[in-house]
Amino acid sequence: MTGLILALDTTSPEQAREWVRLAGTACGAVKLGLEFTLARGVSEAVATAGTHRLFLDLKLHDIPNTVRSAVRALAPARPFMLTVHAGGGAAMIAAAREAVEDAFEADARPILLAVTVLTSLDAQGLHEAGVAGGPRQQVLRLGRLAMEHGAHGLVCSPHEVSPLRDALGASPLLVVPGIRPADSAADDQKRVMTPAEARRAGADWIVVGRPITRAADPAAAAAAIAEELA
Ligand SMILES: O=C(O)c1cc(=O)[nH]c(=O)n1[C@@H]1O[C@H](COP(=O)(O)O)[C@@H](O)[C@H]1O
Repeated sequence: MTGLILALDTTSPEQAREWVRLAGTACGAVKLGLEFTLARGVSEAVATAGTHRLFLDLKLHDIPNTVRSAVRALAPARPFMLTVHAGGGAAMIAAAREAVEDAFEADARPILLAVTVLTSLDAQGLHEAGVAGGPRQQVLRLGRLAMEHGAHGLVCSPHEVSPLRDALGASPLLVVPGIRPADSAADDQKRVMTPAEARRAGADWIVVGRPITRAADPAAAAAAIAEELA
């Protein structure tokens, strides 16, 4: 069963609430990220998610001590999911996990996700950033590192779901953005697949923003994606 996470990429609580009202019933969680929390703060993110589970996507990436403290600071928000960048390294990921274990109540611990290689990067983008080998090789390298050092799951593109399953088995929770329904126009996302393809590959969750929030009818767009996942 693959769930749908709705990405609420806006600075406006009113806009975010409207998207949740229109499309929320099709979604198992909503995601608020840097754009929203820098403009409005974490408390407003919690309020905006309302009764939906909150994926707080802050993609933390800093020295271990700073990330540990940042994760601790999020305890009052009780998010359902949290992100750190796997590229921050073993000690940083372990520090984030320690903070999840020691700062959150046992029944409120978030799922700690490590972002592997952003879905907006292709082989050329990685090469320009000094990474040898393509996205698949890098995702496998970072995915293994993150899972060995305390992540509960990984964020990856749909193209790496099967290779990750082959390498790491069923246990990592795989959360997959870079989702574009078949008739979508090209944009900043590079490593994409349709919702049905991501489901078939073995994604636990897909993350979808603009194909729903920018659709003429967000409710219908969300329902169509949920149907594809069913
Ligand atoms: O961590 C993420 O959620 C994330 C990782 C990644 O590699 N790619 C990616 O697109 N995302 C997020 O997933 C969402 C995708 O939104 P759309 O491209 O509008 O569907 C955005 O909120 C991104 O911040």
